Amino acid sequence: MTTLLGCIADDFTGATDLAGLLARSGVRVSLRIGVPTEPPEETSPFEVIALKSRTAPVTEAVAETQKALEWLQASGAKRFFWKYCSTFDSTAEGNIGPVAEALMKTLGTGQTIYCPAFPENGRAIFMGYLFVGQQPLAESPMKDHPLTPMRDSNLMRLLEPQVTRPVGLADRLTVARGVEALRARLSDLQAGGYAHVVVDAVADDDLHIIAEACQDMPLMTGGSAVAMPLPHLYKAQGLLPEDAPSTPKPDIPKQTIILSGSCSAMTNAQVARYVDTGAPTFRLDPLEVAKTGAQPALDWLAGQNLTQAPLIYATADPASVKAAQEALGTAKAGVLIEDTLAACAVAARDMGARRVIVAGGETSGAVTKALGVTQLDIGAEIAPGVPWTFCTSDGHTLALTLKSGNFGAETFFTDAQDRLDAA
Ligand SMILES: Nc1ncnc2c1ncn2[C@@H]1O[C@H](COP(=O)(O)OP(=O)(O)OP(=O)(O)O)[C@@H](O)[C@H]1O
Ligand SMILES: O=C(O)[C@@H](O)C(=O)CO
Repeated sequence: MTTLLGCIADDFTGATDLAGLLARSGVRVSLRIGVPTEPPEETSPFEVIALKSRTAPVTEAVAETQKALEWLQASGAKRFFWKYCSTFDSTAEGNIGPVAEALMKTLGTGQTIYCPAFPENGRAIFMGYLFVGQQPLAESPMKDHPLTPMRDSNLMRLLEPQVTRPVGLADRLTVARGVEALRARLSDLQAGGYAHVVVDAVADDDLHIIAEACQDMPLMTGGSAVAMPLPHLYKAQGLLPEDAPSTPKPDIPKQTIILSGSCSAMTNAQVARYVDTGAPTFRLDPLEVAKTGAQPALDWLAGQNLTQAPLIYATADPASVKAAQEALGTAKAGVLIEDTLAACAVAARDMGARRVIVAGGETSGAVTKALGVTQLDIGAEIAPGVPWTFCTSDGHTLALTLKSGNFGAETFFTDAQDRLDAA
């Protein structure tokens, strides 16, 4: 069917996060890995294109996003959503602002909103300040992010150097007064020349108000949560049939592989918890991998029973990561691990793994690429923002989940397995 909302995400785990929240409504959501090379044929009402543009040079990120926009326009979409991280991961150069401005220009629209709030995962915005749990963004672990350290919590100040036109705020007091009050505020700001408007939200009710007030904007931007009410709003407008079919769930054999390259605090806790279950696990040390390559991990994997869901992980505490980065260089350490986990994914699939659980955005990019995955259908949600997806790899149907570093409960790796069986 014609696409109603065309979404572009700046990383892979962010794309599955958005697709998962949209799919909560029961509508069919398709996720494409990169801009499809073929023109759209069979499309879903909600299409998400996953890019790997969060930390790419600005011109590259803008060019890729424009290509994605063209594909989504060709699939019939007239409204668009630009998805970035709920912790507003970006630098003074971009890419959140420059991409938004380029999309606005192409779409001929004079205003968009910025709302990375995701209350279920502890991201809230008040008076333009972003909080992660109870901490302001710049006091949260995001202050030490290796690529996009977030050293200011004020979203207007973060956005201003990234854009050419004025940045305004629609604060929580306005949002709490409802849809009409928010529309009036946006309209006043537009009359004053404010093209970019940060919108406060601390709870899901705020997101409903924001989505309703902004549903007809050609472009909305934000984290995944502000897009979540859109399918219901489109149904209410009669744009989407009440019974729009959701993705059928294929039967997937139990053979499982778990690959973790995320080093976030949450993934460290999740790996530790999984090691404690007694499941088979193999730790990758980048310094060893630099000497031996992927072979020891592949040899270990070859001896595993995949029904026991073995885990291969490079997840390590900040001091070990720093030591590896100092010895090898940050990029080289990252690529060595990503390549090794990607090789393990392919080997596991060839051994019969049909359930693949991946932790980390960059890691997910490397694994999906190696598996040759180009399209994902969205299934049941394991944790807020982390759905199971279904895809084809080398002629096999796989269940694949891509977990953002910070998402999921400590029991995520067992939760994921249980959820697929329960769905
Ligand atoms: N022990 C390690 N030492 C150095 N680098 C590592 C180590 N383990 C993993 N890495 C690299 O760290 C990076 C982790 O990034 P990734 O995006 O996968 O996780 P994340 O940042 O936690 O996830 P997200 O982007 O979803 O928040 C990858 O490039 C990975 O290869
Ligand atoms: O919004 C988030 O926090 C995630 O979807 C994400 O973008 C992780 O990289």
